[in-house]
Amino acid sequence: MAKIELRGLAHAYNTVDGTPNYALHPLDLTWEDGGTYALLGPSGCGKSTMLNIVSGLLTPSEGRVLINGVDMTSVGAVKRNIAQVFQFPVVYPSKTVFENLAFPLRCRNKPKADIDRRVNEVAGLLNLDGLLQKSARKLTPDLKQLISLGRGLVRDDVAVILMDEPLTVIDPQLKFSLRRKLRDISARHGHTLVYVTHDQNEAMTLAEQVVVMDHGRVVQMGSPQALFEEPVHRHVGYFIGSPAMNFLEGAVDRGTVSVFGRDVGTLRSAEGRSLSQVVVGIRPEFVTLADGPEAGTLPATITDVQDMGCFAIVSADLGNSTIVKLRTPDRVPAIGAPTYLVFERDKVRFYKDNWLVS
Ligand SMILES: Nc1ncnc2c1ncn2[C@@H]1O[C@H](COP(=O)(O)OP(=O)(O)OP(=O)(O)O)[C@@H](O)[C@H]1O
Repeated sequence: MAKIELRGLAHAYNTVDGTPNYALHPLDLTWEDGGTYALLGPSGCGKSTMLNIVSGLLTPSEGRVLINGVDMTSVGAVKRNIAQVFQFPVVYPSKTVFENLAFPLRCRNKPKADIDRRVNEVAGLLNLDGLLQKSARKLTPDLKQLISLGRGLVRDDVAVILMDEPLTVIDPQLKFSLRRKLRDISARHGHTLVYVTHDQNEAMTLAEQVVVMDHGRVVQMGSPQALFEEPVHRHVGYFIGSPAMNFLEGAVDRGTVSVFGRDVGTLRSAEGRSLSQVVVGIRPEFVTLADGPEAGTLPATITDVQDMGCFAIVSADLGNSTIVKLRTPDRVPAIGAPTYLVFERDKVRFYKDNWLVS
């Protein structure tokens, strides 16, 4: 297994007036040996470009890829000792399921006993054990994709396993259990796993560290908890969490932050600072409803209630159509009713030019 380092890495497929038109802006990242990482971001943000550079399918226009400290930037895909699983199934239709799974091991002349052991192990993990002698041609697309996954997992001597949205064609029920299995398998075998997805749930349940990307830039790499509690950029607050983080205009006077003239929090650093305009960020989970106009509450009007069964997502208008969303397990007043909002003070975050100030 391997540690992957991306140093000054960038890629432009073309130039505009002689300037690189970056699909991936210059970045530095380290993926530790045995870690599970998700690359998360909307379509076109550069996830596949980064993955294909790591696998060697694409040569970066700038920077270096180090695998276990060795510069592999100009080494081709075959020699990088990497397994890659793509979005859609890649199987050999004329071979059986067993032969498909065995293929990466046969190519490396592994002993028959090792091949039998590993194929049976991986087939068991992916519930393919009853199908090993079936022809791959006859299987449904999601079973074919399980074979692709199995081929990615069958070698235990790969440096890293790269997966590019591999569960897209898989049935939602099975998807749920497969995420867990992928995590368990990679943990058990100590694989370094890098997983591309645009689905925050997939990223958060599968990876120890999530790399959040936007417009070709890495905006934050962190644990699911860190991304939830300390989004360093507004994009992370918006992209992680459901509903997304609330962002409101505010002002800072000597370290105290106000929204609509009400004190809602204190800057954790740079005490005493005054900023005429900041953006206040608060997760819906950290907003509650109060009965009356106590200190630190914000008057609002309820504009929408979505009953989710064991909790409700409530929208409340602070005035001028400034909507705050909150999640609450409690009974909610009717739409149109006046209410008061309380922000959990130590969960309030402040942003300037989209980046976290405190
Ligand atoms: N071969 C190419 N030539 C020119 N531009 C490309 C090429 N491949 C990708 N791009 C552009 O580079 C940017 C990043 O694309 P990339 O496929 O890496 O994003 P992504 O996050 O993986 O998107 P998706 O989730 O849709 O696959 C996009 O603007 C895309 O149009």
